[in-house]
Amino acid sequence: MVNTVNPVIVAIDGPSGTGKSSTSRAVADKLGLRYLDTGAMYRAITWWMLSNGVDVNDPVAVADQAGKPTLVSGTDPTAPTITVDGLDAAGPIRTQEVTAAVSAVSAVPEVRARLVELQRAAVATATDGIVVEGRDIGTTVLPAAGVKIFLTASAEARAARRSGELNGSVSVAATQAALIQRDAADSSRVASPLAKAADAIEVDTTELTLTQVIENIVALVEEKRTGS
Ligand SMILES: Nc1ncnc2c1ncn2[C@@H]1O[C@H](COP(=O)(O)OP(=O)(O)OP(=O)(O)O)[C@@H](O)[C@H]1O
Ligand SMILES: Nc1ccn([C@@H]2O[C@H](COP(=O)(O)O)[C@@H](O)[C@H]2O)c(=O)n1
Repeated sequence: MVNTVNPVIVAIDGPSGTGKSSTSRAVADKLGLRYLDTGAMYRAITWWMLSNGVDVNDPVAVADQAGKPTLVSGTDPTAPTITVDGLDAAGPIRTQEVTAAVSAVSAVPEVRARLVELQRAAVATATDGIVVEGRDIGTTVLPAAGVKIFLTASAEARAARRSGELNGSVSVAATQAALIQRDAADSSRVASPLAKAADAIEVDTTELTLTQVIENIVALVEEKRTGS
């Protein structure tokens, strides 16, 4: 029997390009859950810092400004949204400039404290359950999540997937180097680094299609919901 009393909370973490966003959105949509992209929140605050002339490589300057922007995340998996001070940030947060700066900003403890508070508030309002994706969801943001998944894939597979998105405008080798560099920064920071929770289920997506990954995770969540 489906458990309708406790909303299921699904944490999906993993390195860049492993399929967290594609998988999380589809799983949430199939199961009637909300969806929160925490990476978009770190990107959004980075965009605000860059737009407001804050030196993103100065942790003191970033910490000083971390409380200023107003971030709002829409959690419909079919149409996720993010605004900063009322402006639609969905496009600007995907630029190379933001991607190159986001690891420095997300390493600042004051930024993390601010965004983790917003993330937990979003989860608290998701009365039907939610899929939350990021780097530290299972370890730090939602350590009591009912289902924890850690997605992985080889660097080669991830780079090929990302290059495909960019229509070959950036070489696979350059894409792979950038992914590895961002993962290294995210894994080595002191404040809640990218890490697999001890009780997370690792899913290596290298040889799986996106559909297979989605089906696997839907099955894991259904098992949890039905207690089977
Ligand atoms: N199993 C898979 N097989 C093939 N392609 C995949 C698979 N999973 C995801 N993709 C594709 O790989 C690309 C990256 O996926 P996605 O954006 O979901 O990864 P991500 O982990 O959220 O990345 P990031 O952390 O950088 O935001 C997308 O183009 C997506 O369609
Ligand atoms: N829980 C999280 C989520 C993301 N980050 C940082 O944001 C960057 C962008 O994430 P994407 O998923 O959109 O690629 C990521 O590289 C991290 O620096 C984080 O720290 N914690």
